[in-house]
Amino acid sequence: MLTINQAIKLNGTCRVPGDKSISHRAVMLAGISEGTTEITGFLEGEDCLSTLRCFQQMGIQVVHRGDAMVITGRGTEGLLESQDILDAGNSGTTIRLMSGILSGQSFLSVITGDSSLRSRPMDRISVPLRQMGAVIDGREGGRKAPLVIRGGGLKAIDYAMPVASAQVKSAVLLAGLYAEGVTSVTEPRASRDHTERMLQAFGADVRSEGLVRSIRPSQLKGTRVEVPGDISSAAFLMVAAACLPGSRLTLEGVGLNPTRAGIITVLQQMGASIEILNQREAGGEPIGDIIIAGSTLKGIEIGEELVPSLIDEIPVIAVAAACAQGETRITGARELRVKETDRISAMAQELSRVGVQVETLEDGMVIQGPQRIQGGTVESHGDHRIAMAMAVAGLMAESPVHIQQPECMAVSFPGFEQTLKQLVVNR
Ligand SMILES: O=C(O)C1=C[C@@H](OP(=O)(O)O)[C@@H](O)[C@H](O)C1
Ligand SMILES: C=C(OP(=O)(O)O)C(=O)O
Repeated sequence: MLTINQAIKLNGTCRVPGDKSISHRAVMLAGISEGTTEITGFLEGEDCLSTLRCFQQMGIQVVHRGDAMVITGRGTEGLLESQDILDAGNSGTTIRLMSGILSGQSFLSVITGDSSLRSRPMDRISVPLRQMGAVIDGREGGRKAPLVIRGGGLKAIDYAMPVASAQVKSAVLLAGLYAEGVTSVTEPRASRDHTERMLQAFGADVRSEGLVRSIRPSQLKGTRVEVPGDISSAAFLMVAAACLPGSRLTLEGVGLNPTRAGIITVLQQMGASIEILNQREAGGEPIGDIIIAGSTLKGIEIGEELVPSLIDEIPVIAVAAACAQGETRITGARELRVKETDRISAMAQELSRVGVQVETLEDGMVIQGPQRIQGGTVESHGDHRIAMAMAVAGLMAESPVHIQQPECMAVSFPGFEQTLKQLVVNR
């Protein structure tokens, strides 16, 4: 159980852990490239460690040299058949992106995960990967993990994605590395583009035009990857600082990729004061320092155009909405229902336990603010984003908020509790 007490404000400077999406991709591309890749800033969170273990099971060598993790790749064709089931743990990114790579391998793979992951939809990747020629089976005819994949002999497809999902786009592009011809994917809206940027850095022939991404079979060459701070982790601290007048927080070296940075736009529209300093590029990704000060926020509308750029931040945005003056309406976010938990109903349920009323919509939620946040005991549902969003609610609550099953925070933000302790000024 984690207890969070009311805070007066957040003050100080810190670095959030490495970006989860980029850390996964760095291990995967390093594993299938020629030569060595040096990764700095790798997120040692549970999800990325699942990816690392899966690749080690397929013969990838990993050593630590100073601050860096050095991976010796086996080339696109060199992975070894795993002797046992691959375990993606709690990580959708691991199972979906790896399925793309495994579809290119002529050996058999079985990949599964924890009970949350086994309940999430996998047909979104098994459908296009089968069209490319992979043989995929699994529970409910391949709609749920465990998945059984026998890959090899792929051919290119042009795939129009039914949902804006970077995981689906990435799975198809990674399989495209192994497919005869030019594989292309078209998204309904732009999702995060870390895969495209990193494939390019590893030397792949990948192109973007509007919402279409295409790739040809390519050999990858190991490189250096500097992983920026994760803006999705920064978001918890940003919301806490934005809601507590008198706060002043500096977050150094955070990834600012426009396909991920919707939280900055939203907090600015809500009236938060945000400054970005030291903007630069690291490993093909824009990064910078975020300085955020507390103020009185106001409610806003968040629609489907912005949602892909802040999908994982919506639980904590709901907390900001409860503190803001007026109505916040979030729509076009049906995808929240198929994350680690159904994040629309989980947030409504847990916020109601601390006295905050949320109207749920099929594809979002409506929150009238400001509402008093009372203390109480809440459940994480085993979902890291719910646990940390409720911790932020605790900072604004009149009496302590106790969070049950807080260990899941280590999925994306190891050290979250210590980071809060370092920044929070209590009464
Ligand atoms: O590609 C990625 O690294 C991710 C994509 C998003 O999922 P979807 O692709 O399902 O939208 C996001 O929610 C997840 O946390 C990470
Ligand atoms: C949805 C998330 O991750 P994944 O899909 O990789 O489990 C997340 O980190 O919020």
